[in-house]
Amino acid sequence: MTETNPVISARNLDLVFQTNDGPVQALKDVALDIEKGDFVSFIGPSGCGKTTFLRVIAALEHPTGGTVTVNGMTPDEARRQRAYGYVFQAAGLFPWRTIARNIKLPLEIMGFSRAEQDERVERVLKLVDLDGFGEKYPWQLSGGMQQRASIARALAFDADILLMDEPFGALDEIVRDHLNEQLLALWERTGKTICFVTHSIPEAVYLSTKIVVMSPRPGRITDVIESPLPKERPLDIRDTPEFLEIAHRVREGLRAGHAYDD
Ligand SMILES: Nc1ncnc2c1ncn2[C@@H]1O[C@H](COP(=O)(O)OP(=O)(O)OP(=O)(O)O)[C@@H](O)[C@H]1O
Repeated sequence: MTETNPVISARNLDLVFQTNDGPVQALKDVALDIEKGDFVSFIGPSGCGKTTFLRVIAALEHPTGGTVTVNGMTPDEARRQRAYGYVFQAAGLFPWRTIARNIKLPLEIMGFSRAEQDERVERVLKLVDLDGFGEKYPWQLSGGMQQRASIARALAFDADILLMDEPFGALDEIVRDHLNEQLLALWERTGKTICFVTHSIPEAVYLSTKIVVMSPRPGRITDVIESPLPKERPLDIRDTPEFLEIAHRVREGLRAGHAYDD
């Protein structure tokens, strides 16, 4: 543990869903510290609680045991203060609104002035390399561009924390590689703390400063890997022995989690 105050801190976190088929332990005894500026990936098989953990941070679910703090506050307080932006797997843009007006929607609801809205839209479109596309409609953009627009929308509040739930899962590999590079560049430029859910080992290793390996039934953390890779990461870093070594450890962690089930 470091001496700084973690941006997100979970202790003894439990979450049990009561379902018609009985209780489901989505998270069990989860403990994790995420420091300012960390890029943390959550990886694990379906049902290991990755989305649930993100939703707990965002105060969209409430734990049945243990504690979580976000910027030193409860998740509910952090949510009221707009401490994070949330990016979902599907871009979720309204087809009848332009990209700019999609990004503005939450700003309108929050009561930002017109001028402030315009200024923010311009700034976040630049951040995701979509300047000039504000007046297009979602259907006029490729899947990758739509996903970047949804990232821009999540950045519009200028929150320090970005929660991303498999944002590139539905995209082909080439587009995904490109978005991974762009996301790293954005992370470096903005210094945000990013929590990123993925099923892809190379994506997790390429992006992260910290990789959290999870396993299901009950959903729990089985390994936390601090990446020794430098911040500067060209795509071909994926062929280096250092990269492959971390990927191997993640794979072993995932395998061990599976063995527990058998
Ligand atoms: N609202 C809910 N009610 C009941 N059970 C739920 C609910 N949300 C999640 N679960 C259960 O909790 C467990 C963890 O789900 P979660 O969606 O967090 O997993 P995940 O790791 O994100 O999976 P995936 O990779 O498929 O998205 C699963 O068994 C799931 O069925």
